[in-house]
Amino acid sequence: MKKYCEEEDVAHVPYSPERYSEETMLKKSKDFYSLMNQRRSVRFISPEPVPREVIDQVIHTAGTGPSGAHTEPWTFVVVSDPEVKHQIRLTVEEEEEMNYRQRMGDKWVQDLSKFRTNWMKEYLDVAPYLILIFKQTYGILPNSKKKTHYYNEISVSISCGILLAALQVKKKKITWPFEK
Ligand SMILES: NC(=O)C1=CN([C@@H]2O[C@H](COP(=O)(O)OP(=O)(O)OC[C@H]3O[C@@H](n4cnc5c(N)ncnc54)[C@H](OP(=O)(O)O)[C@@H]3O)[C@@H](O)[C@H]2O)C=CC1
Ligand SMILES: N[C@@H](Cc1ccc(O)c(Cl)c1)C(=O)O
Repeated sequence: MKKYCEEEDVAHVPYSPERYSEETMLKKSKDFYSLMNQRRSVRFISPEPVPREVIDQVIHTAGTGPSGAHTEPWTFVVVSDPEVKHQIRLTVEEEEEMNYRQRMGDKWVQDLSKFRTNWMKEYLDVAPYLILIFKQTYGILPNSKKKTHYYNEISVSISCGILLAALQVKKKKITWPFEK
């Protein structure tokens, strides 16, 4: 019986990570902390254009994340069309209004009151790009059978964290929060 192995003809590439002195490690870790400590969750987004290549590159970086059995169970979709962005905003706002009014409950809404968040997401029209992230709960093998994506939720979450880190290269805020 034929077994399906997507990478059976891939050549072995020896792993040879770069090594640093203790001094360099300390400097690099401080510099990285300093970069990451500048991250903020904001809801005012600049309409200033961002090169599409930068968006593609940060998504490549997100795709370096570890995943269950290296299944890479994520799909990143970049949206720039104003009409599509607006349709996404309307859909998200409809869901979020239901979240705030019915699903979240009084305590959660009360806990969020100091952040002054609500279901209105005008920044989804303003941001030059929206990055939609989809979790693939399973894949499809060439024989049409289902391929198990182990730990798909945590794999995608880790990838989102790496995406947020990669977005720190920007001059201005690109976009966070993600909308659920
Ligand atoms: N849409 C959604 O479903 C969700 C949205 N969110 C959004 O994400 C927000 C939380 O994200 P988070 O990134 O933790 O929040 P913040 O952007 O507030 O915090 C990020 C970092 O910035 C620091 N910081 C924040 N404000 C200041 C300030 N005035 N001076 C100095 N440092 C500051 C914090 O420091 P320190 O750690 O010292 O406080 C933290 O390290 C929520 O409020 C919500 O808006 C989160 C989850 C889900
Ligand atoms: N998703 C909603 C509600 C929300 C907002 C902020 C939060 O930190 C949390 Cl935990 C939830 C929204 O984005 O408005």
